[in-house]
Amino acid sequence: MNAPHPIDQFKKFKYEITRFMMIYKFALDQMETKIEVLKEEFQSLHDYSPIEHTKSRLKSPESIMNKMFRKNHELTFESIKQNIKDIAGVRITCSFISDIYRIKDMLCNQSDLRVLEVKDYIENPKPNGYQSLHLLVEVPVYMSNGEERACVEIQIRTIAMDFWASLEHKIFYKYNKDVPEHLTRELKSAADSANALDQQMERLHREIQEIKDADNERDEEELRRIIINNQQFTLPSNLLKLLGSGE
Ligand SMILES: Nc1nc2c(ncn2[C@@H]2O[C@H](COP(=O)(O)OP(=O)(O)OP(=O)(O)O)[C@@H](O)[C@H]2O)c(=O)[nH]1
Ligand SMILES: Nc1ncnc2c1ncn2[C@@H]1O[C@H](COP(=O)(O)OP(=O)(O)OP(=O)(O)O)[C@@H](O)[C@H]1O
Repeated sequence: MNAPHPIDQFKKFKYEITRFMMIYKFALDQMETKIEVLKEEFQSLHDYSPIEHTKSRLKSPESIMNKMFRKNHELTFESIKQNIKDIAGVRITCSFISDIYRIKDMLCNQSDLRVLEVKDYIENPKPNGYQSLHLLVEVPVYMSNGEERACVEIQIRTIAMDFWASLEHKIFYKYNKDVPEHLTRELKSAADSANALDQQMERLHREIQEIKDADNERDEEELRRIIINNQQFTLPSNLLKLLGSGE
């Protein structure tokens, strides 16, 4: 039998790589929609969103190949799928550490997502000071010829953690991964300061939340008190809720 013509071989490869990358793109689109739904729901119902902003990226084929060579893996689609888990990635930035865990729980409870791994670099920071919560989740993608599953890497961090990580990333690449000792020390100290700021903001956030809750409770008490014929009555709180909902 004749070997396939080089042009046919090229066409086949082009089709395969396009389909391979599309699956990750659709998985990423779905994750973005899920995150947007959570964000909008919070914003309209609670007048507050635990999500400050998100950034997503599809790893370029060049970056995938570099990583495969760096890690000495065989260059096949199956091997890429098994070994590179961050082809589709989303980064969620929050104001407070407690928001990170809230978002993690909300995502992990979605039944169509399969959580493959949780790496908690907040509880256990990396030796250089890196902090973030990483989730690897598998998302179902329905293509014309059946279901595929693609992995998405979700990095959840505070603004301070993100600020630190982006500077560290720049320094790491500027020095071609061989960062001078004094900069490594300074970066670790900056990570400690970022963490101290996060802890302080968390305490303030909790205090403000407690004041808000107490105010709401007081307002509700006021609303429940009614006066009929010079006599004061207190409505049960479930009745007040029912009246408030207009049911
Ligand atoms: N700036 C910065 N980013 C980091 C650091 N460690 C991890 N990350 C980010 O998190 C991603 C995944 O890191 P890990 O969860 O530790 O996974 P890993 O398997 O050890 O790393 P990879 O093989 O690079 O994917 C990286 O690709 C970076 O985007 C760090 O020390 N500094
Ligand atoms: N999960 C993610 N979500 C959003 N952006 C990401 C995510 N992971 C990496 N990035 C960003 O994408 C850009 C390009 O990343 P690229 O895929 O080339 O390499 P990398 O993921 O940083 O490193 P590696 O190749 O070692 O995995 C970088 O700015 C990086 O910070």
